[in-house]
Amino acid sequence: MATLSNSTNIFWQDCQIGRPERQKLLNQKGCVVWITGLSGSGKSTLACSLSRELHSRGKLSYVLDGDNLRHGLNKDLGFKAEDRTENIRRTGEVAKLFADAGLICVASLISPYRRDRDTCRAMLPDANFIEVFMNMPLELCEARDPKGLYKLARAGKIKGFTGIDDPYEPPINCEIEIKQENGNCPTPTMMAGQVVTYLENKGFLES
Ligand SMILES: Nc1ncnc2c1ncn2[C@@H]1O[C@H](COP(=O)(O)OS(=O)(=O)O)[C@@H](OP(=O)(O)O)[C@H]1O
Ligand SMILES: Nc1ncnc2c1ncn2[C@@H]1O[C@H](COP(=O)(O)OP(=O)(O)O)[C@@H](O)[C@H]1O
Repeated sequence: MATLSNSTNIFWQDCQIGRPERQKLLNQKGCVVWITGLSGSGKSTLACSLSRELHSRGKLSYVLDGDNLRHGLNKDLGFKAEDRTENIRRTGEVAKLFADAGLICVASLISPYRRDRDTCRAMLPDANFIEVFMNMPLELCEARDPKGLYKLARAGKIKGFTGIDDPYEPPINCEIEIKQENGNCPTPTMMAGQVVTYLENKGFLES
């Protein structure tokens, strides 16, 4: 899959209304909240809970969910390493546009490779990429198995399933880690609260 530019003789077109004007209108700062973790770790649950909480505070967000993007923009991609890389690259580019629009873009994808997540981070000013690691044990994700995919993977009916026979590389320096406390997973509201507190403290919820 080609990721280098093949275009020549192209020029950047600027517009009078830019990111600062849009952010002022929305009274918030655009950013990307990138949620990574195993299947079943709670990425979509957090994304939806966070979007709901931001909405209730009058803040505009948009969720880019891996599963959903694979129904459209990324429907031509599978799960081999180069397809996952292209999946993350495209999503990173879209997330960057949403952040430039002034929105709080919440991307929830397994995004198993550290290098691919770092590529997305490098697309934005560093502070505007907030990596959230759903640090849930494989045993918990597998016990949840809401779609029955772990069961199929264990039975050898899905090949290359993340965490079973395909790698997941946990972040080294993420901004936020969501994990169990005393063997209990925080509720969706608590998980969203942890992210909202971060966004508030860093000034993203004002222009
Ligand atoms: N082989 C394999 N490995 C992992 N996941 C698989 C696979 N096949 C299908 N699925 C389903 O696809 C969802 C993950 O899509 P993503 O776009 O987030 O994956 S990735 O970031 O490109 O790795 C994932 O959704 P979540 O459970 O929400 O993570 C699965 O439902
Ligand atoms: N904080 C939580 N507490 C209890 N159950 C959760 C929590 N987060 C997610 N779940 C449940 O775990 C399952 C997987 O969550 P989901 O958000 O779909 O994960 P992912 O998007 O990472 O695959 C779902 O059935 C969901 O209801």
